Amino acid sequence: VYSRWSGSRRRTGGELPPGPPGLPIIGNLLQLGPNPHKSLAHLAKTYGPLMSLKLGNQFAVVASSPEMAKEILQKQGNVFSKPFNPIAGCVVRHDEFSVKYLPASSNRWKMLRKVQRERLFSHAALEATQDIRRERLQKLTDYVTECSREGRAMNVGEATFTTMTNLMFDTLFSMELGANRKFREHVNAITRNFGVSNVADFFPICAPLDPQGLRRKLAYHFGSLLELVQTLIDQRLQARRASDYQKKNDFLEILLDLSQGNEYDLSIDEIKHLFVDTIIAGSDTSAATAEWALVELLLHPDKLGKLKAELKSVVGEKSMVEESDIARLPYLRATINEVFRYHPAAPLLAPHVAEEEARVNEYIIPKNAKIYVNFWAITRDPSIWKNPESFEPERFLDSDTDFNGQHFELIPFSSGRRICPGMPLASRMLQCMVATLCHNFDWELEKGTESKQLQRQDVFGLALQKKIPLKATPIKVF
Ligand code: HEM
Repeated sequence: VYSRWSGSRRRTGGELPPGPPGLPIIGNLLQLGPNPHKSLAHLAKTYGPLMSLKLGNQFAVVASSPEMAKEILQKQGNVFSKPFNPIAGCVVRHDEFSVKYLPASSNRWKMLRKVQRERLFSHAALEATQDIRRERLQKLTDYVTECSREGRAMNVGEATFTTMTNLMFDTLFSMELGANRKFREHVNAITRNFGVSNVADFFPICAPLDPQGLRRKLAYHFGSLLELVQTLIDQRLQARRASDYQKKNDFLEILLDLSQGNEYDLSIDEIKHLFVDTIIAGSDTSAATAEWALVELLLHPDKLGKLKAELKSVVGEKSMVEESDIARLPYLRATINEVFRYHPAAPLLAPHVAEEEARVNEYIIPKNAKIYVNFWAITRDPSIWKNPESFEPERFLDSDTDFNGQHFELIPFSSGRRICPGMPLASRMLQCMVATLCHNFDWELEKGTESKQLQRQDVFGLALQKKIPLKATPIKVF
C-alpha cells in the first residue's frame, strides 16, 4: 500500500522514486501540459533522473538520463519490455496480433520480431528491395523538379509523408497508394487519432464511455484498413495459384511464402496486423524527421553549404543519391544524427509497463507502473552535449556515437528488446531523402513568411511534428 500521494514516497519494502506532489484524483496530470517531454525534462531537473508521478490513477516512472535509460531498456529489459497499450488502439483484436502491442515475453511477439529481423529488415532483404526506394526517391525528385519549374512552394512535410506512405505500400504490396483514396484516408485518420491524448488512458474506469470517441473512430479506421489489406492478400493468393505466376519482390510475397512453409508459424491475421503496424509506425516518424532536417539546414546556410559541397564532390552531377553513396557522405550522416538528437520523432520513445515489481538503484518500481524514457531530456542535457540548444552536425564528425541502441545518449529508435525494427530502413531512406532534397535544389521561403516557416515550435503527437509546416520553393541548380 502506498503512502498518501502528496506526502512522502515510502511504501512497504522500500522507497519510491522522488517526484512532484500532485492534486487529489488527477495527480500530476496538469503538470504534463501540451508538451509532456519538455515539462517532464523540467521536473527532472528538480527530482532527478528517476522520478515518479501519478497520472490520473496510474503510477508512472520517468527515466531521464542515459544511465537510467540503459537500466530500464537494456539491463532490466526482462521486467520493463511490456508495452503500454493505449486503450483506443485495443480494437479489432489489434492488441492480440500486433507486434507493437504484444508483451516481449509472448511467443507470438518473438516470432514476429524474428520475421522482421531476418526476412524484412535484414541487410540482405533491404538490398533486395532497394529498387523500390530508388523509384520513390525518383518520384520525389520529379515532384520537386515540377514545383521548381512552376515556381510553386511545396509543403515539405506533406511531400516526405507521401513519399514514406507510398514507399510503405510499395514495399509491402507493390502498390501505388496515390491511386487509392480510401487507403490514404484511413492511414491519415489513424495517425491523427493516435496522436490525441486520451482521458481513458489515465482513468481506465472511463474507458467504456469512450469520452473522446477515439476508440470508436480507431475501430472504424483500423477495421477498414484491415479489410483493404485482406482484399489485397486474397487477390495475391488467387494470383499465386496460376501456373505462370511471376513472383513479386515485396513483403507480402515473402510473408505468404513463410506462412505456407514450416519454419515460422505465421497466420494471415498476423500478416495483416503486421502490415498495419508497419504503415503506421513507419510513415509519420520518418516524414517528420526529414522535414525537420530541411528546416535546420535552411536555418543554417553554412551547414547546408557544407552538405551540398560534400554531395557535389561525391555524387557529382548525378541527379539521384544512391544508398551506396551514404558510406562516403560523413557530413550527411552527421547531419541526420544531429536531427535525431535535436528533433527526436518520438521524444518519450514508447511507454512501457513494469511486468513485475523491480528495484532500480535504491528505489522500488511497483508492478504495473507506466515507464517513460524521456529521450528529449537526454538530448538537452548540457552535461552530455556541449551547447545542446544549438544545431551542430559537426559534433558527430569525430565521434563514434550513433543511433543503433548502444549509445544511450542517442536513442531515437529506443534500445534493447523493443528497439525499432524498422531502424535500418528508416535510416537509409531518411539519409537519401534529405540528400535528394539538398543535392539538386536551393530553397526559397515564401516571401513575408520566412521567420514563421522556420520557427521550431512542435506539436506532440504520434510523432513530434512541426507546428507551422515548412513551405518553400525549390530552385533547381543543375
Ligand atoms: C525516424 C523514423 C523512426 C523512428 C524515430 C522510430 C522510433 C521508434 C520507437 C522509439 C519505437 C518504440 C520502441 C520501444 O517500444 O521501446 C518504435 C517502434 C516500432 N517501430 Fe519505429 N521508428 C521509425 C521508423 C520506423 C519504420 C520506417 C518502421 C517500419 C517500416 C518502424 C516500425 C516500428 C515498429 C513495428 C515498432 C514496434 C516494435 C515493437 O514494439 O516490438 N519504425 N519505433
